[in-house]
Amino acid sequence: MTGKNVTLRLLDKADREILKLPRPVKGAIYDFQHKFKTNPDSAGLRLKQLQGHDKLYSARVNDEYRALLLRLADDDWLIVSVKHRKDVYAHLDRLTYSVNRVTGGIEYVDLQVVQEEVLNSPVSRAAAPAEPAAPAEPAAPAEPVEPARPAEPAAPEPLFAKWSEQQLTDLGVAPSLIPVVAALTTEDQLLGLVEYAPQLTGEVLLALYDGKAYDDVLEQVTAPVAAPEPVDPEDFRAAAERPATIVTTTDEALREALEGEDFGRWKVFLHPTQAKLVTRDYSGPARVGGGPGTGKTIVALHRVKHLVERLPAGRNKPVLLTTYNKNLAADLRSRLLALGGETLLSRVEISHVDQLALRTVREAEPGNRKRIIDEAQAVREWRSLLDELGEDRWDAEFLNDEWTQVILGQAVTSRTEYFRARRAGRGGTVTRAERAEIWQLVERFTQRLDRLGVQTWDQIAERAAQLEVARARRIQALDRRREEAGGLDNIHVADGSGGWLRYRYRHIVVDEAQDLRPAHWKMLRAMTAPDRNDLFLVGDTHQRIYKNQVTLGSLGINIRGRSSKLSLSYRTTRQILRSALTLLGDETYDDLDGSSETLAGYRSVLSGAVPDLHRLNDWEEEREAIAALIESWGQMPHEQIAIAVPTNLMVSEVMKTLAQHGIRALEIGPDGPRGDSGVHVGTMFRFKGLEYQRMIIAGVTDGLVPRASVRQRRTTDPARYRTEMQRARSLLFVAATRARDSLDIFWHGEPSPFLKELIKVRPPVAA
Ligand SMILES: Nc1ncnc2c1ncn2[C@@H]1O[C@H](COP(=O)(O)OP(=O)(O)OP(=O)(O)O)[C@@H](O)[C@H]1O
Repeated sequence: MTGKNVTLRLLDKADREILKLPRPVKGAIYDFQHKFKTNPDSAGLRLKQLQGHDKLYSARVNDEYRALLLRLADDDWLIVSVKHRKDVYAHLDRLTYSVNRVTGGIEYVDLQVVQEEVLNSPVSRAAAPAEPAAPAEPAAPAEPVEPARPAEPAAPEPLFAKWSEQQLTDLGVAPSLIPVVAALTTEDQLLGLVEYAPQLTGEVLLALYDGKAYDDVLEQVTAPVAAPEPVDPEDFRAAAERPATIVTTTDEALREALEGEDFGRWKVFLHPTQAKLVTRDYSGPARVGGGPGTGKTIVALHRVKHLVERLPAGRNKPVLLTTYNKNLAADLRSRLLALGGETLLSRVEISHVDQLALRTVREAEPGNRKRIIDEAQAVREWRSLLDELGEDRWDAEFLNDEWTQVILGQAVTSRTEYFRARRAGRGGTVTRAERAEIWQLVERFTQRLDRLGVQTWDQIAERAAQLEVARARRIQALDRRREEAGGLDNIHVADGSGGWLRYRYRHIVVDEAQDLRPAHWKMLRAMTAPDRNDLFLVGDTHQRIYKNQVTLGSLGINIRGRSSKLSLSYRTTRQILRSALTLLGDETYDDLDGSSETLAGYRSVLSGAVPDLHRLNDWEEEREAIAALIESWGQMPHEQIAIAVPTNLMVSEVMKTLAQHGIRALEIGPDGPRGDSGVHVGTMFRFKGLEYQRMIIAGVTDGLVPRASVRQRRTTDPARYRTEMQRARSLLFVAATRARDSLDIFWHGEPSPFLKELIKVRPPVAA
């Protein structure tokens, strides 16, 4: 019998349980869900209500396994667990499900499993926090225990005794777990519980355990996932639709979830805060911030999918997905393919911003075949010019920055405009007479580039922005004429008004937004009509490693009121995250729009070892120690290991040492890793957007991180010193937050000043 319109969803966490089952059982589950959707009442499925539960049912997967399902409505079912037959009926009274009153999401808890796996777990560590010396110290939740008589050690103090049942419930802890929470006395037990508990319960407990104040947890962890409307705890159907019920429904997703090992959970199970951002209808440009690994790229990809699903049918590509460089664009393409296949890709243009700019310029100026030079080459040209002129009052890098950031950055086209131009963020005052001199030098410089037949990426971006802005103006003028003429038909296309002219894209999604140049923003703004859901930007200013600080509002991109933040890291452990945060020091960071932004609430529910610090005597010893460390890791796939160093020369030297030890290595070039297998080695700049199981950062020595030239500016150019120090910190922060499971930091001689706080709490392991 077919034709029934049955919805079958899978609750997250049930999928984790399923992943652990033997392969044939997974196959059986796939067949089961297919049969179930065709007809839940077919005899073979033996669907029956469980005793004592009005919504919980069991159905037969195979001889041994049973699926437990919640009936949300007549033909709407949710798989909450797949268990061995004998484990289902023995403890019926221990299966609990409810609608969380805070989030409005459905939560399922098997108290029997929790009891066995959590409270009876071996207690290997005492109730004390794992890292007694760490900076964001896990607050001992309870008052210090009275010293007990030596013969009779005091019973371990419960971890959460400090908070009342009501307080925990208000934070969103699942009520059925409150007695279990009250009994937790060790970190191992807590981590065990987090594994089985509903998402919010786990996040709340870890945040409290890590020493966060109650009100901060309420504001940073609970409030972002609280249901906006009053929750009816009996309405499971409504609950299933809320983002707090993390489920999948589609056949394809279910199949992938069952296929196992390589299954990307990110494709299917979004965190409620992520899901909200993906599906929201924005009245204009929107921005998503958040620390490393919080899934900003994942949100950008899902957003693209969401936007494409709402497009009218067609063959064109009205959605642009763009990012900082070629390597990252290639990565976005492969992840988008994984998320939505060729059908999705066929509606999306994926290009990095410089490529877009170059295409725009070449389209308008087909004869322009100038060679493109990078920033380092441009600075060298400045130096040659200054040498030739015998000019020693100006510094080549300063002039290049002034040219790119003030003159090109603000599209300054005349000396008079330059006299009036704002130099925000540039530091130091430049007098009118000095501006006159700079202007003259800039003119000579651009003539020199013209003569050499070269152009810089900054020039291309600026030219592209001008062209696109002019194009947008023509479109707007045309729109006005259409309106005045009472419709398109009344316009004569042949009159040169360009009746064909359209905005290039309907929606633009930008990843790594913190590093785009002002000209890029002007170009992107002009490529899409100011409309609902026009621009969606994700990025983290703590990870800005280039000079391009912008105020989006001044570039015509108004994100006010449409800015949000993700704060749960899916990549790295709590231990690595905490250490990485110390690298940022007390710097302040912007929100891309002239105000400041912090990483408050940034957290992880993953746990692992604390990072190791290694102090060596010289660079050669450092390289040998790295090789030895990698050898000690045995047979793990080497592509999961990366080494980040400060300079290109150090990349080659590390590769050489690894080769001497018979360890294959490959360099990460501007277009990504060059080759297939081996340990990835690159300068810190190359690691933007990537992630590795084991991350090594080497050469974190004073004079290298930051470079000595930066520190020299302390007195000569304090404003520039500050911005360069901040970028150098961010670079180290980016490198450290690429790590999933382990982080090892090496240096020789004096450590980088950025390591100061970290060394205080974590003394180096080798000398
Ligand atoms: N909902 C999710 N479920 C499972 N995994 C997720 C989820 N969201 C993100 N991840 C995983 O977390 C990791 C980091 O995600 P992503 O690269 O999107 O973070 P990001 O915020 O863009 O990081 P960065 O700022 O460092 O570039 C990836 O491995 C991704 O697959």
